[in-house]
Amino acid sequence: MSTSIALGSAPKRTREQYVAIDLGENMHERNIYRNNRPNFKALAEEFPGIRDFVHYSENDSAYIDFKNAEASRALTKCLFKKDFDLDVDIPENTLCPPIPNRLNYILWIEDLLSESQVKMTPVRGIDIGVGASCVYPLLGCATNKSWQFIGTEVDADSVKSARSNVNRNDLQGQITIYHNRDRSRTLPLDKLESEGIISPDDEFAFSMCNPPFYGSSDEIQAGIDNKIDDPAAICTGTESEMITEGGEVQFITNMIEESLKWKNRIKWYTTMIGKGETLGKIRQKLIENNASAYHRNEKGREDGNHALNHIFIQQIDNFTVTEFNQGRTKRWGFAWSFGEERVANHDGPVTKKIRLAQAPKSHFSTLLPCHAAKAQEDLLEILNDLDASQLTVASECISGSMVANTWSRKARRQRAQNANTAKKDTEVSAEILFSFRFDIQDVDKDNAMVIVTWTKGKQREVFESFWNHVKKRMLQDCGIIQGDRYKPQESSTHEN
Ligand SMILES: C[S@@+](CC[C@H](N)C(=O)[O-])C[C@H]1O[C@@H](n2cnc3c(N)ncnc32)[C@H](O)[C@@H]1O
Repeated sequence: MSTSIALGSAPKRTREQYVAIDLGENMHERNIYRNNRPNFKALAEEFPGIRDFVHYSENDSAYIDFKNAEASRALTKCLFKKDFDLDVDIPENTLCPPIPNRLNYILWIEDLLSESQVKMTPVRGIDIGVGASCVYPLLGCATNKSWQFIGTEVDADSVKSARSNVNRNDLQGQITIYHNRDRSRTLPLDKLESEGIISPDDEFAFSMCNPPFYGSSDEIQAGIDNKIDDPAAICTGTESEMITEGGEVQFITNMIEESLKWKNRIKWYTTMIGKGETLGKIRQKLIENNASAYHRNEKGREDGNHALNHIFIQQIDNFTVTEFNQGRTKRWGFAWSFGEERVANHDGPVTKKIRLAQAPKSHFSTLLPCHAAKAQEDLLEILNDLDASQLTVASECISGSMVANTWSRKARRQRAQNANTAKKDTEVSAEILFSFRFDIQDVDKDNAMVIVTWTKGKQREVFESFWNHVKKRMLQDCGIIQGDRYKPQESSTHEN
């Protein structure tokens, strides 16, 4: 049986008791709640279930008391129905999922998949710890008709409740709830296989998780006590929902370790992070893993054991982090992949926490003293000269791939010799080295900005040396290498 834990019992400041939801402008740009607070008056007229919880101030503005668990539940159920046509039951004393926040996470996954061009039909996802409401699979399937979910859960009561929410909405064809009886496992694909829920060649576009954040109830209370203000809303949650041994850092570490076994079988491993300080700790875990993978590789090399060498290449250097903003609560999203498709770093304001956790950037830029049209023409000529392949040219954008290093001094010497002896050019393999996208835009009437993004590939240093070569040639084409304002190398070009 789940035990419910009481939170927020240490008021330090007296605040207005009825706190409105602050649905800020920093939400995901496609979030339907961005700058769009629910109209409580209209909700009360349409949904009898919320009527008793809607109050009116002296100037007749409607509000609800977010510290009342019943009122929060009634609002969440209304929003599920009104905005997603979902009938959802949220048992008393279980976590009442704030829909705007949960939607932010779903939208970020949509972005990750489209940016990294994960193409799959159906799009299969795993939600680790669906909870009693089954919020992520329900929202995910309501907003993306081609999505399918396996939702795992350790708590027997939540499994029952999640299944009945799936059945109530006739989504059994899209959502399967799996009762994970081994709390120490986060990604039990082997168990799912042995129980016939998935087959050995099933691949997944993503996994997602809102892990229990805390290591103990003392930790939860300490979090509340350390806040200047009272929590704006009541937080209901069972022990299983809120607490896990070692807190979220340990939970996410377990996911990372298990992901090393499944690798590309899941394209993006993702998790929500509840505490800002966890971001740096998780990044540190990746660095430690990468360092020990490196040592194991080196050892394999020393031993001349190439098989060993191959097995131990398990570095995780393709990761990204984002921030979820919803009202006063901030959360973070962290994703890692064993694939080659790269995504740009978080494009919102970069806070210190994000900066500490994010991967080295995968885009670079330079400012050129010419119009975008000329910059694009010069760039295309350079790329053709370098034998770039799969070139696609659109307005203000060129994308393509390189299959060989054609820009290094050695490669250029070789090409010159080949030209002299009319020999075939450098041999190239069919596999691509990396892919890129250039965005070229006028910044003002005299200058254009060229931004290059590394979209695919494993070897960062190869991509960076390509960019340095292309940038140098573009600067030469603009005749500014000797100029006062610009120098051939970094020093006075406008880099960011
Ligand atoms: C914070 S709650 C999240 C519930 C829901 N996804 C949401 O966002 O509202 C975490 C959930 O993970 C479940 N859980 C904890 N450890 C788990 C594990 N190893 N595998 C699957 N679920 C787990 C808990 O029982 C709980 O329901």
